[in-house]
Amino acid sequence: MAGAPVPIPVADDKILCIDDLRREASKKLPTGVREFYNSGSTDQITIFENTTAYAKYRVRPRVLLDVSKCDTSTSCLGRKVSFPLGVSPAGLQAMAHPDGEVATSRACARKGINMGISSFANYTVQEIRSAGLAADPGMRHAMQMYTMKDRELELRIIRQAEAQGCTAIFLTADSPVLGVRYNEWRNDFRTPDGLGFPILEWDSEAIRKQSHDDSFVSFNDDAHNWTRDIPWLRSVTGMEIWIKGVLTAEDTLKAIEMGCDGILVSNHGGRQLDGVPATIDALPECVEAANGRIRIHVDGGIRSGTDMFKALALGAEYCWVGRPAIWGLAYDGEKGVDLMLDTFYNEFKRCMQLTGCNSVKDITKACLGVVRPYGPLARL
Ligand SMILES: Cc1cc2nc3c(=O)[nH]c(=O)nc-3n(C[C@H](O)[C@H](O)[C@H](O)COP(=O)(O)O)c2cc1C
Ligand SMILES: CCCCC(=O)C(=O)O
Repeated sequence: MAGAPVPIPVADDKILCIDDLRREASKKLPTGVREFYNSGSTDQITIFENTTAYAKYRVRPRVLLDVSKCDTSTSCLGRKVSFPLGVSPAGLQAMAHPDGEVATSRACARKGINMGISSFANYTVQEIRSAGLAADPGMRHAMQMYTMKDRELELRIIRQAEAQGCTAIFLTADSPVLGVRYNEWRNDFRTPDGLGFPILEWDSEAIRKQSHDDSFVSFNDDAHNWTRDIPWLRSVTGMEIWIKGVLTAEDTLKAIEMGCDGILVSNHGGRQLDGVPATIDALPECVEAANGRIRIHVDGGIRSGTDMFKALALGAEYCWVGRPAIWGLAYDGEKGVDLMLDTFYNEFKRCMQLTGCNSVKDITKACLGVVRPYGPLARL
């Protein structure tokens, strides 16, 4: 029948939303692994706020508009993507499912979106890249890096990323030392024997020592700084340089001054410094300071297509998610990541249509409001 609505397929009767995926995936994981993935640092304030802060915003829909040709596509890292979502660089994915980052890469490629590769991946850059490229030759990967004490290793990682055709470096700037993660201490967390870290050239014993015993101090360079590290990166690579972990106007301006290509407004999923703001609350000051002079992406606590919509309305160009991909893997490997991405896609498209947006460019500040206690809806 002409004009009949196309039903959104329900791929799994247990998993209708990302919270279902979190719950079902979490049931499958042993305590230490589950808490390593799901927890934040110290008092869990930031991880809690990352998700809950979205709830204060209200969507301002326009009605009676033709949304039959709603187009969710946009661009990210220089290519067209099917919708504005990517998988953040999150390490140790093979602990959730043996196919780990390779499965995530394939699922992202099939969905027409990009992925970040963690330095703590359990597969090589080559394995992760080629799995994605086999499904979508245009797929882009960002290589996540730290400012490492071992500059030679840092350089080897950069050369691998370049050789495999990664587009960008996501320089994680929020981790001169590791956040205080009580769960790892309580559970005496250690990575399973035999699970290697080929990008860092480490085995599981080395990572246990680094993260558990000395909080990154002998690994990451706590003397890192803008004026030493950014020009050095520029001098050794032509890849784009993005700063991951920016939460303030001041650091947005610094990234612009240093000629970076973009910032990822991120608090590391609440795993580094607890008590910093939710990323959706830090985003507006970064957008305002940038005034269009630098690309801005966001991650942290995004759990629905409506959350994505809100982040875009507040000025982010693109959203990334960490834990949802891990839950997808733990739930059902590559199929679980597909399910996670389909859930976000369907929710995001539905939200665009229900607000009268036909393209990602239509998602602006005018699409949001805030409910203040005992007051009318306030325009932003
Ligand atoms: C298990 C796990 C491992 C992570 N590993 C890294 C990492 O190696 N490097 C990094 O910069 N961020 C890492 N992150 C942070 C993510 O890149 C991302 O910022 C965060 O997960 C986004 O928040 P969300 O999980 O609420 O979506 C990790 C996150 C998780 C949950
Ligand atoms: C030892 C830390 C591994 C990566 C990770 O958990 C993070 O960056 O949050």
